[in-house]
Amino acid sequence: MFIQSFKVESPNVKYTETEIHSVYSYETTELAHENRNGTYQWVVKPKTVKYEFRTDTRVPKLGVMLVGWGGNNGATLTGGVIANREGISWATKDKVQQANYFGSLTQASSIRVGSYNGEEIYAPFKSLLPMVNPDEVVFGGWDISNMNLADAMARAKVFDIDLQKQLRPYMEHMVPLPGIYDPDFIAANQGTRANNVIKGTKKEQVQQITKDIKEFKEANKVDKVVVLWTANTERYSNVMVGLNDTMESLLASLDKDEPEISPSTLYAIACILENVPFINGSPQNTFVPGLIDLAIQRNSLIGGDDFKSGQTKMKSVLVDFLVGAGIKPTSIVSYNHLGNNDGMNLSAPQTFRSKEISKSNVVDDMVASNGILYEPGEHPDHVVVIKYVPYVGDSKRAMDEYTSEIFMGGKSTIVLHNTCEDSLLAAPIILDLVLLAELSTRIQLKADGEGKFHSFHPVATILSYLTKAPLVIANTKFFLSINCLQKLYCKVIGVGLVLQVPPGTPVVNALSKQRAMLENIMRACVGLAPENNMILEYK
Ligand SMILES: NC(=O)c1ccc[n+]([C@@H]2O[C@H](COP(=O)([O-])OP(=O)(O)OC[C@H]3O[C@@H](n4cnc5c(N)ncnc54)[C@H](O)[C@@H]3O)[C@@H](O)[C@H]2O)c1
Ligand SMILES: O=P([O-])([O-])O[C@@H]1[C@@H](O)[C@H](O)[C@@H](O)[C@H](O)[C@@H]1O
Repeated sequence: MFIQSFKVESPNVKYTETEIHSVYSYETTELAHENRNGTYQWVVKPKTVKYEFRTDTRVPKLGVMLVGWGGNNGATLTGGVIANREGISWATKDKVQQANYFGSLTQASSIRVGSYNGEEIYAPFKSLLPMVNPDEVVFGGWDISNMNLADAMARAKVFDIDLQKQLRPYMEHMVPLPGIYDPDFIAANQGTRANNVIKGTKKEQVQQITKDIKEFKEANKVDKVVVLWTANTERYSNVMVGLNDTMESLLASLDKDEPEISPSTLYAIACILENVPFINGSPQNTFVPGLIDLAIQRNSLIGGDDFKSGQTKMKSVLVDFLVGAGIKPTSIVSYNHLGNNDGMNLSAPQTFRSKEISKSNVVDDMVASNGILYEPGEHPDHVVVIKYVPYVGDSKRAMDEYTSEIFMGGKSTIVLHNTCEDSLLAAPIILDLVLLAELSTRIQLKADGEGKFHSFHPVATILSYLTKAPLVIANTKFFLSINCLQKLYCKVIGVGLVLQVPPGTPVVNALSKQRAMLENIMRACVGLAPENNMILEYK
């Protein structure tokens, strides 16, 4: 059975006019490697930590500013939200299609609430906590191309013509603000689009972005703004001591107009200084250590990297299934071709490299979880290929081959073919990222022994379900994300940078674990136990 909403009745949950307050027992385990009678043993100790959560239930009027607003994803998301808000339906060759939010975890997925008379009861994921209604989001943003959103929608060739015709009046007046353009960071083939750029030094560009955010907020009377990067994939920025390894060095480099500071990092600096959440939907290392340092110092939410939308999402499910079943993937070949502007930008080696890394690291946690199948340091062969084929446009073709070792020396090869409009996969994911980022800023928590309530850590690992390369932080003392270190490792930076990074937040890519983490944190906020699927009552 499916219900639309529910209220939790528990001595541990209190609803007031403006907040939900819950008291939650976090059940975890602590391990120790102890010398017992001369031999070392692993000792596992169940541990209970009492938490309190406070969720502000005053849902704001939200403004979303997209960097790369005029791109395929930006135009598709903007049009999709308008179509849902206006209840637009349109004729296709098969039927009359209604607008929907399929592909959005928050808007189109469900959670199990419990059982009733032997029947499983489910409710919308978004019923767990008060969230912004996407229909009411105000969009804006920047693009280095001055094309209005209606023409950008037509250029993207994603929506059916009848839908485009109905959307045009709503979108033709939407024109992106000039963006920060630096040809050194994206493919040269993007130069012809760049007719809408902010001039001046990097610091002046940051100041302009800050001014744009303030003016957008004022003009649209929004309570909050979230900024999300859906612009072209950049090459990696070099991470260098004295350039961008600390907050101080990054800001000093900004003052010196250092050329190695990327546009995406400049937008992020402006957002952090304005305490506006910034999310990176692309694979480049926008979040250099100095930027993470700045975000932590300012307690300003950052999250990323690279939307997990299709081929990689499938990979993080399939490899999780195989390894979890005791089957050993030994080679993974992921090929895809596409013909949109993203594909054209990725046809340059330096920008492709960014994407290759984010698409390749996604199996690391699953492989490392099984010491029966893999020796320490052993990995499947893993190849990522992306080709630009203009004719197919946004309709990405992904072909994967997974070869695994099975029982008694047997081999299994799984081949997948996946064709889909890349932007129709990414747009709902962008929506989830901005809605969940906004929600997480309304949650405060306090563990037993902590003096006062505080927000989640500014590096928003809660968003990891939606990203290929979840940004994590190793330790509040070391402002270097493990993710960034992985990328550094993958990229010979030619600088003798030895970083001692203590154990910290794990990088989890297995999709089921990422979704469970998000759902269970939200369940904790209303005092519900984690979904453990045990249903002991029926055993
Ligand atoms: N399924 C997906 O579509 C998917 C999945 C994962 C990641 N991504 C990433 O999302 C991003 C956008 O994808 P897309 O298909 O919309 O690409 P797109 O090329 O259609 O759109 C990118 C837009 O960004 C603009 N732009 C480039 N640099 C800019 C800057 N510095 N400031 C402002 N605007 C700038 C471009 O003019 C363009 O309009 C890409 O980086 C892509 O790798 C997409
Ligand atoms: O999310 P996913 O389908 O694994 O990966 C996709 C790539 O296959 C595609 O080539 C690229 O253009 C998209 O930006 C996206 O990154």
